[in-house]
Amino acid sequence: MASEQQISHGTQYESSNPLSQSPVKTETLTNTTVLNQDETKKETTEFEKNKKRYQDLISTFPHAKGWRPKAPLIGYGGHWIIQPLLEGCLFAQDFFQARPNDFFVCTYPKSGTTWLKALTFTIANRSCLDQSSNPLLKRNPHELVPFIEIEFPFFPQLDVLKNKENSLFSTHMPHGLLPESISKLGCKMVYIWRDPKDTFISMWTFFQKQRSDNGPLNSLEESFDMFCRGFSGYGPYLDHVLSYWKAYQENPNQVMFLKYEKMRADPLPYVKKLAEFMGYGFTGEEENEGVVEKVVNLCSFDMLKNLEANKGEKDREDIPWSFYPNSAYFRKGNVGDWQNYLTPEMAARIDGLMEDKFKGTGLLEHVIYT
Ligand SMILES: Nc1ncnc2c1ncn2[C@@H]1O[C@H](COP(=O)(O)OS(=O)(=O)O)[C@@H](OP(=O)(O)O)[C@H]1O
Repeated sequence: MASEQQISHGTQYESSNPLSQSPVKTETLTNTTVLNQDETKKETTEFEKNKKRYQDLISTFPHAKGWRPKAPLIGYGGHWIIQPLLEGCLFAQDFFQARPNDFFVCTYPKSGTTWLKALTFTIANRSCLDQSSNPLLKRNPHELVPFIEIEFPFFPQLDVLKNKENSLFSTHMPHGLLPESISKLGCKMVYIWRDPKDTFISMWTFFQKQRSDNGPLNSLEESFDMFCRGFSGYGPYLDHVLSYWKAYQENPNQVMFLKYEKMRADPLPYVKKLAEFMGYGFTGEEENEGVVEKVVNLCSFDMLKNLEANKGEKDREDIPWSFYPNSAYFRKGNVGDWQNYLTPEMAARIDGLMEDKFKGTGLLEHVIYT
């Protein structure tokens, strides 16, 4: 059942499927519906204790130069992750307890996370599709589908994760680092990947908008070289993609695997398939009434980018202090924007790496949903 707070904000949910009860972040959620003040204090202390434990552990892991001088990349489980997010990953591995009906949006950063969050949330909550109270019209999609690897300064996010009514989550963790309960319980997940050239450009330009105390961002050339050598947040990127591709091949009923460029060219069949996969298939009647098109349009880049909630310097409301304005999550949404930044030699380098890495995996010929 939706909490009173959600109802008081005019949000309606379908009640037949647990995913439809994803929480809507409200001003009051930071006060938490889940914990009273004493409990919150206890949790915060526990949280701080773990933070120290993780920091001690992380100091023993390999460190490499990052994209900013004061943000080294730290090696863990075959991937490179920056300190606050790695602390969040360790925390999630220790404490995140999935339930069988939980659904996960899994991505490498800058490859379609925001779009998939909007789509999964809208599919699961489409009873309020046409209403002005629709949460997607008021909130950044990141506020509606919480990351499980919360960053330690952002304690209020913990409340969102603890909200028993929520079953929609997201993560940037590679498949091999996911909290054990997710695979053990056979939770479903959707993964999207994107041309590494556009992913890189999207990431580098995103970091340019970051409010950071970690020193100046590396040049495009140096960052690109590092990205190609696997040194990027949650990198190597190609290994990240492969981790979910393998999981998909081993268990296609558990993992849905999408490609940004294909969805961008023709989102409709993918959105239909995604809804079916989530257990929210569109009925014939809904299809006749154009509901699929409505979902696609509501979650489209142009629609989301132009919403007041996602414009200008406005910050996300689910975290007390944000590194990015909401508008940073909606840059161009184009396929092939890399051509405005990378030389043909740079493009050939990363294309070659991708072909070598993915050769024989079937990934490059990956299924089209029609
Ligand atoms: N609705 C929708 N449809 C299509 N594309 C979209 C949408 N929303 C965001 N974007 C584009 O996705 C890029 C950001 O990637 P992520 O959402 O994965 O970023 S993040 O990891 O959540 O920070 C980033 O791509 P670039 O424009 O190339 O930088 C966004 O513009």
